[in-house]
Amino acid sequence: MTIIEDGPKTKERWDPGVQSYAGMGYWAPDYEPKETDILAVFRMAPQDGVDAIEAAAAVAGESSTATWTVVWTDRLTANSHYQAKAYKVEDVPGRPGEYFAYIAYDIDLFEEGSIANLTSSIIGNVFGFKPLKALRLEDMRIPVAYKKTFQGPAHGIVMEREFLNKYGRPLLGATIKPKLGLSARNYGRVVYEACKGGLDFTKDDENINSQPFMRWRDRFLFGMEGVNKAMAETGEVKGHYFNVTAGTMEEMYERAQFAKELGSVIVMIDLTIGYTAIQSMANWCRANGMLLHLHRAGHSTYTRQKTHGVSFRVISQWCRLMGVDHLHAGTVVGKLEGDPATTRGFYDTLREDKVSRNLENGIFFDQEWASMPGVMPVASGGIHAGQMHQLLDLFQDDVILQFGGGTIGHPLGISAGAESNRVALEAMVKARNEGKDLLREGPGVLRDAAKACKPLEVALATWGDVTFDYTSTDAPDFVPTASPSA
Ligand SMILES: O=C(COP(=O)(O)O)[C@H](O)[C@H](O)COP(=O)(O)O
Ligand SMILES: [Mg+2]
Repeated sequence: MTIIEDGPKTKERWDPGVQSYAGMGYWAPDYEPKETDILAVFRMAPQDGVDAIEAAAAVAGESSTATWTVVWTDRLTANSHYQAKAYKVEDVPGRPGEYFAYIAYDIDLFEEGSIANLTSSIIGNVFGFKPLKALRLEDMRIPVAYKKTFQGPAHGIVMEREFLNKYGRPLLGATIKPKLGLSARNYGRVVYEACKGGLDFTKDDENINSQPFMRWRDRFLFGMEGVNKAMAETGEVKGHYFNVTAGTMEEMYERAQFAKELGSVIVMIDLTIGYTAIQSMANWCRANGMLLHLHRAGHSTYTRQKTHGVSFRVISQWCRLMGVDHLHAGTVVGKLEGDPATTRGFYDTLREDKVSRNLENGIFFDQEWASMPGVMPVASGGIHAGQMHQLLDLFQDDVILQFGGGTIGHPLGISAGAESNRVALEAMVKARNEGKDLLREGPGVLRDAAKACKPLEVALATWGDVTFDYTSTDAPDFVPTASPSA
């Protein structure tokens, strides 16, 4: 990989007028990042004729202290301390005209415990900068010193299992379908059937809030009735993620409070509510002993295209800091975008305490989480019982597998759909624990389990051949062998 070393130098730093960003000090190839620096790597596509180093310096400048011309007030500050420093620019392998720019930001540039503040700098203005055709925030290294200013997950993976008293297997859930239009009583029936049939959770869909066909209070009442009946019949802890997403914080707090009063163990929010609202809800959940599920509604508008936007790797880091307990992170095999290597990078970011630089999975930096609890990733979107061996092989135990259509569309009914998923999962966990090769022997394990379980037999006959094989959009641009620049 080419490392580009020289940038344009024009005039003296303090000459008035327009100066190159590199010349203003935002390009610092000799800079050694400090342990406390916040590091970012951006993929840049500069306009034709724009030098890659000047572009990197401009991104560093405009995401920290700079404006388009020299300002004398810089001299009233510890200017070089507050300047972000672009310290390395590399070609993107196999993508002519694209470059990775590495930038270091001093920790003093950021308010403690505020993703709103962090993002207003790092992605505040630069994505509309005219000299760039496109820009993508690929990854960040958030130092422990800054991580420690965040609450982190309201409870996290370990506490969730302790609340539920469920161990040694993925959790199972389902999104209630159809997404919109059910009345509250019918909705509660679906919750009951799915939980009774063997799921641990059901959930509201991202766009179920409080519409005229079903107001939130009615949904919560009938939904919780379904949960309670299923718990009484099965003797297991069950839940329904009540989506408290609303137009104001006051409304969200009111809805969450009501869910708690009804005995729910969990509430849900959508990513669309914004970072500050997510942090507030995470604080509320920790104070009130409630789990917090986050649906990443809207993320693909800016995470999917590799040339422009923010990678979901970075959103995953921010969500862990903000303090959610669950986050949708992709299925690989289901209906929505999910490159295997890229998705593995998301799961590692959410679950692991130490994540090593791994360019093949899109991880550009070593990450240290300093024992901050893990976020339970949620695999959801077009998955079914026939993929159980692949899902367990991909994600192991600490994951929630959510089958919406794959439960509620079962020809023998919702409860049978839930049963087919639970039986498929338990058969697969047993096979894994006995040392079977899931990918090779998994289909046979499912077929054997189906001999004693009619719902699973029907599920496999209905969906067993359904696959979503399309080319990944968001795949890392690194060949499987390690990059020489590592
Ligand atoms: O409603 C569903 C899935 O329904 P079904 O199980 O019927 O396909 C969720 O909104 C998607 O999982 C979101 O995608 P992601 O999890 O990738 O954010
Ligand atoms: Mg949905």
